[in-house]
Amino acid sequence: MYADLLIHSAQLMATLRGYSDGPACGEGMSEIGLIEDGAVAIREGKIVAVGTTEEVRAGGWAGPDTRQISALGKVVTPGFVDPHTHVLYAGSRENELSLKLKGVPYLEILKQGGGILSTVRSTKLATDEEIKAQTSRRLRTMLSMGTTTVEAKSGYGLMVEEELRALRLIHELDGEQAVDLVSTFMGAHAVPPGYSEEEFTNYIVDVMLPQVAVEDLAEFCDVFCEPGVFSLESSERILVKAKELNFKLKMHADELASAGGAELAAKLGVISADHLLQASDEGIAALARQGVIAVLLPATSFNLAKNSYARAREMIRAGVPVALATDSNPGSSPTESMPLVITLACLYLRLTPEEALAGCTINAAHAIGRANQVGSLEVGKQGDVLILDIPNLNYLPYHFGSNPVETVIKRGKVVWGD
Ligand SMILES: N=CN[C@@H](CCC(=O)O)C(=O)O
Ligand SMILES: [Zn+2]
Repeated sequence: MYADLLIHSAQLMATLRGYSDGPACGEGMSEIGLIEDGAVAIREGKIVAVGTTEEVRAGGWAGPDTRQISALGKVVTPGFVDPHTHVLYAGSRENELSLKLKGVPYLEILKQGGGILSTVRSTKLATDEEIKAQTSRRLRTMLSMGTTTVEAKSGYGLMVEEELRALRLIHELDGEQAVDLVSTFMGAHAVPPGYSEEEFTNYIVDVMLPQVAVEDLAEFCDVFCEPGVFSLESSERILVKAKELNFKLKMHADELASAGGAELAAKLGVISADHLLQASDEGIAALARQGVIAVLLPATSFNLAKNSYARAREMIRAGVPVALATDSNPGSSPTESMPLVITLACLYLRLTPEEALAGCTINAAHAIGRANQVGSLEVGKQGDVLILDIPNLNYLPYHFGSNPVETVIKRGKVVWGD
């Protein structure tokens, strides 16, 4: 039995092995299974051998039809997993830049009917084909920068038919392009005009969640828990109902104000709590106790230009598993780039390159319930592999603003690069 693909002679291969049953935390985030002169063999889309080039060659995986790629002088990693995006939408919001530069706060723009509500309008006006074409372009950009699995939230529909449409489009796109998508229902993204927070929470609980569940369109349910958007009480009602309906849970928590979001996330046993810029000490301790993954979004902090970042070092010290994501969306983080997120995570969250890599591979996979399939280079996992044209790991955050990704392999097939 020969492999279909053999990548060999990597200067350095980061396998992220050993964390498929639970995310890396504490010092584990620095122990990322490095192999010098590494090789990985893939057959029928799955990894069949990982080790040094000598070990993998000795396994007899290279046959006459095996495609062989040399990664000499380069770094090989698992495909990046982006565990928090709002990638499905139509339109853009560069018109809000001048408001932002004048210092108008993000939630004030939303209150004036802009922000998320502006994207709700442009998405509603677009046809399915337009939304899919714009989203596919973004997914292609993500792929070109090494992202092979993406979590995608609804939340620019708000009304039930529009939310169901968004989730159906996510499912269609999942089958139509190379990046794997994991869907999250986020009807609780903003309160639309004409509703009070309580009325809209009732609508989500009584109308939207049951329909999304019946159509089996989303694996996760997420809520923008933030004073002025969805309170702790509304968020809890929505997430408790979602749990009853067998959704796995996520939360946007403590992004703009410290308001007990992390504590609620721990109480509800969510898989991940995201943003967390303003998480309290007690909130961080509670996340650690419950094993909740902190999905940190440094590109959002950067783009909101408030010079305020999540306290990642405290989180890691407390034992909270940390993952990283782009938060790709048209307002607070209009980017598709995981390499940029890695640079920002190192410079402003003070992660080491090893920790950042754990954050956007295996821990990100845990944050979306896919650690049994992706996030590490281990036998039996999906053959999602990157060849980075960099000589060592420090180079990854160091050379920012350019794309380090030379080749992207998805399920054993080259989908980007040579
Ligand atoms: N914070 C709420 N939602 C998104 C922003 C979405 C938007 O601005 O369109 C976020 O995670 O940053
Ligand atoms: Zn978000």
